[in-house]
Amino acid sequence: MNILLLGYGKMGKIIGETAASRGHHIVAKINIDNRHELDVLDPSKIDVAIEFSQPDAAFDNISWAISRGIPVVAGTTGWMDKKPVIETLAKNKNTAFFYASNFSIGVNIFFKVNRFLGSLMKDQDSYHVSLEEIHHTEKKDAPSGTAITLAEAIINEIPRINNWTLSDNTSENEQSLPITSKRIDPAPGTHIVRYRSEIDDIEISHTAHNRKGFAVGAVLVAEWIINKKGVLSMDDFLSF
Ligand SMILES: NC(=O)C1=CN([C@@H]2O[C@H](COP(=O)(O)OP(=O)(O)OC[C@H]3O[C@@H](n4cnc5c(N)ncnc54)[C@H](O)[C@@H]3O)[C@@H](O)[C@H]2O)C=CC1
Ligand SMILES: O=C(O)C1=N[C@H](C(=O)O)C[C@H](O)C1
Repeated sequence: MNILLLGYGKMGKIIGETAASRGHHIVAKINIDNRHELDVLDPSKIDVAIEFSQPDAAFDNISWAISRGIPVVAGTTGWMDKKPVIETLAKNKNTAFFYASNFSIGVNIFFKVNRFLGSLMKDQDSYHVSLEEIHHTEKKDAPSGTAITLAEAIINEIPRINNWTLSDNTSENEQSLPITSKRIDPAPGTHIVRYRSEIDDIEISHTAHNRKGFAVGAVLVAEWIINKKGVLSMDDFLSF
């Protein structure tokens, strides 16, 4: 498979290594300083683009590929306000667009556990729910995309919670789910969901020890997406 890497930082590098170890060819490694190399690429020779750059670059990178009919696997977080435009473009161009806030299998299992726990806590009004995420200091966005996915599932399951807020104050508003973002090196990604009451606490957490899980997930999705069309997500890819 011929893969274009849009963004060649921490994630782009490990995705490139993972893809090469699975026999794929990297057509180009695009970063902020060599973006002009896109001008000389032949889109017909690219099977899939994998986009892990930064929030203010993701939209342009993904648009570039989708408008040329190249399927895109997107992992950059922090640009979700523009995602509907990309989804429409992918449908109009009859190509595939796949976004996940987190490609690791472990986190996707954690997402299911979070949803199930939320369903159990639906009527347990004495518990106050909060989220904490910890990442390295180079991270540009807060809260993390993974924390937002966790929060959206909790909001969906628990009627007394209406929205989430980025806040250190875990008890300010019963209707709002507070998300605390901590930046501590070298944390690759830790997420904690807490339910607290006067009587007891319930906590679930996921800790990434390195970035391999994200990279393997992204490459497996890139292999799977070939010949697929439309807007796809981890729910389409995973069998659990
Ligand atoms: N969905 C997931 O599973 C995961 C998502 N991420 C997300 O992926 C993104 C990248 O993460 P890292 O690699 O750790 O960041 P990084 O800061 O190490 O690398 C980002 C790279 O993007 C490049 N870049 C900036 N502007 C660009 C442009 N216009 N075109 C092309 N490249 C450009 C930079 O030169 C840099 O090398 C972040 O948004 C992060 O939150 C990170 C890990 C897992
Ligand atoms: O920036 C990161 O590093 C990560 N970003 C993703 C997110 O925002 O959830 C996924 C993972 O937690 C690592």
